[in-house]
Amino acid sequence: MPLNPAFSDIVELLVAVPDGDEKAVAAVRERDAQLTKPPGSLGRLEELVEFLARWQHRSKPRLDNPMVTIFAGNHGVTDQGVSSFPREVTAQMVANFTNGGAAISQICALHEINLRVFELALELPTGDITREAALDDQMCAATIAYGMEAVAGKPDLICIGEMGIGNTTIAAAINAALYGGTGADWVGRGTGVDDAGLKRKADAVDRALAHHAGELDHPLAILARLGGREICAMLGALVAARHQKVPVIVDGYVATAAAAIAHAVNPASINHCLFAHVSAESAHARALQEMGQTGLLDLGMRLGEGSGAALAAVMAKTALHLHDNMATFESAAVSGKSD
Ligand SMILES: O=C(O)c1ccc[n+]([C@@H]2O[C@H](COP(=O)([O-])O)[C@@H](O)[C@H]2O)c1
Ligand SMILES: Cc1cc2nc[nH]c2cc1C
Repeated sequence: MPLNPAFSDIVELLVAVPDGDEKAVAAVRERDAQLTKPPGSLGRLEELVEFLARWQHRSKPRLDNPMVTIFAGNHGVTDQGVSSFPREVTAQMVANFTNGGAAISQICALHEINLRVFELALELPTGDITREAALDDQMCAATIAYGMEAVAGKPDLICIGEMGIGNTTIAAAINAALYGGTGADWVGRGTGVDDAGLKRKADAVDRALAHHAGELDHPLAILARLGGREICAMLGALVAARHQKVPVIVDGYVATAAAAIAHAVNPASINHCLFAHVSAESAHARALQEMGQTGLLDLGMRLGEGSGAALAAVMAKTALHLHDNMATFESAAVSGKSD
């Protein structure tokens, strides 16, 4: 099927992505070489500073305004008994995020990271993907455009997270459509379903793939048929960030599915994304592998709500603080490498 023209703008934005700033990276490397440590000894912390420089296009990267965004949506597929929590928890947790009681609220408060929550028509769950499209193409495109607003506050780093009861089934369906395999290959326990729940999830994905067979021939068609509002909005935020010179940290299994849509349109479109962690959701490692990515952290977390991404941002803040504030061999009168 030809791609709906509603998607022309987003395809263009994903294809015409700006390159990173290698001059800025070279400047960071030059300073790093002068710091009082053996070369390379800060491992991926050194890469984090280069990542910020490359995608902020700044030889002196900043983290004055890091931001965690949580996109929240509800899913018709919860009618299939795919989650261990009821759908109303999505709205209840949104209130908890803003009232300061959620894990992400406390991570952000402790580490001085801004938190913004985007509620996406929670009273209007998407269509149940086992029997209808999640969203029509227009609504999918409009929600992608809405997600682009997330970078309007000019963050210098954006962490992309989500909340949505049922959405690990949605992420599994997207992965199965993009990469092949059956539901069983891509589902995990999400919020903690038992074996029967896991089987219902795998069946729901298989039925969704069968129902929409023949209509899954473009990543954005997959997003509309099998996705969700928060996945669309995360895709919009991710691509807008690239064009606004904002590096992105992607949270867990569900947020990775939004990046997978971008990657399937143009692999280079996610070069400005760092994958925060390997979630305990069982198929996350494979989803990362499909894109040639690895997670920065591996803490056995499976919370979502941007929590893994926020902790990766804490690592980035630490890395930049060291880069900016460590002494040089010269200033501290420490002898340099002798061989
Ligand atoms: O992103 C992850 O790695 C992840 C893994 C397991 C659960 N979650 C969160 O749990 C919710 C979805 O789980 P479920 O069981 O309702 O599909 C949703 O709010 C996600 O943020 C998130
Ligand atoms: C309580 C709860 C908190 C969450 N945060 C992200 N997803 C979640 C799912 C549940 C059920």
